[in-house]
Amino acid sequence: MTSQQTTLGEGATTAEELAEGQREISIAEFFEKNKHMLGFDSGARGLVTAVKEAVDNALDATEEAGIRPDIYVEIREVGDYYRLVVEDNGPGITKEQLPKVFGKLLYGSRFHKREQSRGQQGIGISAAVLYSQLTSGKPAKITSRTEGSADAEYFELIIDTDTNEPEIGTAETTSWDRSHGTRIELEMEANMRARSQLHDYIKHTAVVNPHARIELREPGLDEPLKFERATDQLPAETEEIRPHPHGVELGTLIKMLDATDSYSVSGFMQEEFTRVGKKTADSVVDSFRDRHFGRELGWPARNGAPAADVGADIEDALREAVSNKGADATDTFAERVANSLTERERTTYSQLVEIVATVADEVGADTGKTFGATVRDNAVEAAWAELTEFGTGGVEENGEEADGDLDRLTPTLYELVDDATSTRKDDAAVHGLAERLAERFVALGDDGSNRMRLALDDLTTLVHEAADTTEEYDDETFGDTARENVVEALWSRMVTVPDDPPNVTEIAGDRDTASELLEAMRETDILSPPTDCLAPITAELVEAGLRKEYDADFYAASTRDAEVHGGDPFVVEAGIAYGGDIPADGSVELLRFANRVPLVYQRGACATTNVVKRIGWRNYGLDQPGGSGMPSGPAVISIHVASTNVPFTSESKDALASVPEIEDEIELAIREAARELKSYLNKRRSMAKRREKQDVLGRILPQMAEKVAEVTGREHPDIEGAMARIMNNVGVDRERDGETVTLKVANHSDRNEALEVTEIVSAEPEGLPDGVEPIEMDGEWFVNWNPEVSSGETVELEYSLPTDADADATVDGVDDEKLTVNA
Ligand SMILES: Nc1ncnc2c1ncn2[C@@H]1O[C@H](COP(=O)(O)OP(=O)(O)OP(=O)(O)O)[C@@H](O)[C@H]1O
Repeated sequence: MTSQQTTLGEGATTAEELAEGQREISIAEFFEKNKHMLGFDSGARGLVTAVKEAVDNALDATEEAGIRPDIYVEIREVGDYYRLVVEDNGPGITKEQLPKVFGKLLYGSRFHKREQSRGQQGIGISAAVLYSQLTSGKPAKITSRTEGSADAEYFELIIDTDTNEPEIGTAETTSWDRSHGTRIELEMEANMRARSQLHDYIKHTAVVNPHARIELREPGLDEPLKFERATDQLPAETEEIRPHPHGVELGTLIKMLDATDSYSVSGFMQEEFTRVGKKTADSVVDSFRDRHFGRELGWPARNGAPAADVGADIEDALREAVSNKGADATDTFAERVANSLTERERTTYSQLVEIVATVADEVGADTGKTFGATVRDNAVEAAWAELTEFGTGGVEENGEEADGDLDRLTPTLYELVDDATSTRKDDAAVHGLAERLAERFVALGDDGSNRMRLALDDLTTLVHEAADTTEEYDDETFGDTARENVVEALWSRMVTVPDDPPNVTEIAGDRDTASELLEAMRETDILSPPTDCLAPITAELVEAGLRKEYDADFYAASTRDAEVHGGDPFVVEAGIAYGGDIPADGSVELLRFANRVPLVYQRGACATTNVVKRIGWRNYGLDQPGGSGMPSGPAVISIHVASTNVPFTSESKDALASVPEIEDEIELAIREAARELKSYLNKRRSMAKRREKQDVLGRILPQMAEKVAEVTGREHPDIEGAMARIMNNVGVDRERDGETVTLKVANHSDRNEALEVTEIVSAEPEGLPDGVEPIEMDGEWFVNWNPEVSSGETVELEYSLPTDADADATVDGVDDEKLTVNA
């Protein structure tokens, strides 16, 4: 012990003593202590959560089986406890699975699926069972009958919290009047303080599941609450999808690599992921190669020197490297390789290997000489040495003796650095940086393997070193942007190597390599995942759901296109109902849904609430005290997020986590519906103004006519039609001349109108034009015209009627406020 360490005081616990108290905690024990995490924090809330878990499961199960859901929920007081019964007409659960489904936490069919469903974790219903047994000490009683089986299975069970396994008390066969389905009965300590949340949950479930029939009986209700089906159409069937390459984490990737049957990365990518075909797999593999092997910098063959001179040197070097092939074959080979190289601007080592191989094959075929592996290797080494001029110093460049490799590389790099940095940089400093980069590249070959091969990280370090030194000596600064640009320019000039990438087993066995693959997957552009794994409600049904439950004056809804968050597709839908019976005081009501499940708790912590609050609602015609926060007024806003993986803030699935991609879409969906609200409210406002004006005119015009007659001593001027003209309305006036009736439809507005004019008359009308047939009903005749009246025009509708018959016209197709009917 060093002098710095203090001695353990008397009575202090030793590690050994601590060890005695350390033991594994079972998942059931953990949740027993942390009930709130699963939404069972109190008796009031526990009951709502248990209903929610059982009803969500019932809806999931029936939909999966293509059955229209018929769900019965009953809450009853029994002594000190409440008994909850939830029954569904789903496919039932097999005898083997049933105990685990209800008696084991984290057991379910949805956790591993990438498909939209209400359940995700395999914890909901077993948590309800756990809560019930902890508070009442009673087992869960479950009845289930699968389709086609003669009897139902009945189980009474609890969860053994030490082992997280079901402990079965009773297991027997029983009869049940439902032909298939599941019934769960739980007793628990509870109260009905959360009645309004319970009703909201059931009511809102009916809003977003118009295909379901739900009945709720509870002690406070004289009559059960019944929600009938609004449509027979089940939600669109969803398809399970494979993971998207942009959404997996390293651990998952390694697990997938271990489990796959594929050998190559390309096969693995195409087999195991969605949206990856051959082309995308190739891009991922290339990007993986760059990360795993680095890229190669190409070497300029000429750099201003006459091609013939350089070519001659390379040819000489190649002739020396090739032996025993005869002069002709050797010359042709050397000449063709040299030509290829001098024609190219730059050549990487791997490209040289490729060129030598191609030429060797061609010359071999032409001359009958075999250029084997050793010859090829020698040729590559000789040509590469000549090309890069190691140690040889001396190609003729513009007639001057060149100074070897550095001089060859520097001009190319200078050009590149000059392009990549700002024009204000001192030329000598740019040259200095190019030279230092060249030095470092050349130094890569000091170990004899100079292939100009470098990983992106190493390239970045190299650029920083060269830039630091240049700053020191040349009194010029190279900031972060300039450095990044240089790295970027060099990296994009460098070439992906053709080496075979490691296979799946090798990658799975090495974390760093797997991480390189993951990076490559994330960097590659890949189509968004398909959306047939999602079943949005659709704008039409969002609106229908609101209509069903809210008596409002106006409804609007929107469904956005699918987007992706963390590799999982999602769709956002929004709806707004306004006016009518919706209470006008206080904040608007916000309905939140995730995969068709209403969220009733933690509104303040939910991303949907945050987004609603950050919208400037005054722009859309709603009040918003202080200009931000929840808008107020007679409105209901509903938001639905559907995803293969809904990000919740906790396991109790009460609130959506704040994921920027999802929040953006929520905002766009709300704004789409809000724009419609705005134009409705604008129109309503202008109509109200119009009505006011017409009221005033209606009072003033007769008085004015009277005054005019009085002053001029003439007859009352005709004010009929004046109102319509002043208001730019459509005016309908009746004239009767003997038996002839004329309806004059005058359009004073600035747009063409298509109208529907209906006359109801007390005698049979005659002289109607062809195509206008009167319909008799109970001694009255209905005559219908559909005139189209252009702006500024008048149309006359004429027919005959006995003089003593009554007639009354109604006009549709134009807002009441824009219509003046004197008929
Ligand atoms: N009423 C039911 N009919 C048929 N199968 C059911 C029913 N209830 C539950 N299951 C099956 O039991 C599994 C476990 O249900 P549980 O509620 O524990 O989890 P979950 O619904 O998958 O996920 P979550 O924990 O997110 O609710 C489900 O995945 C489903 O396969």
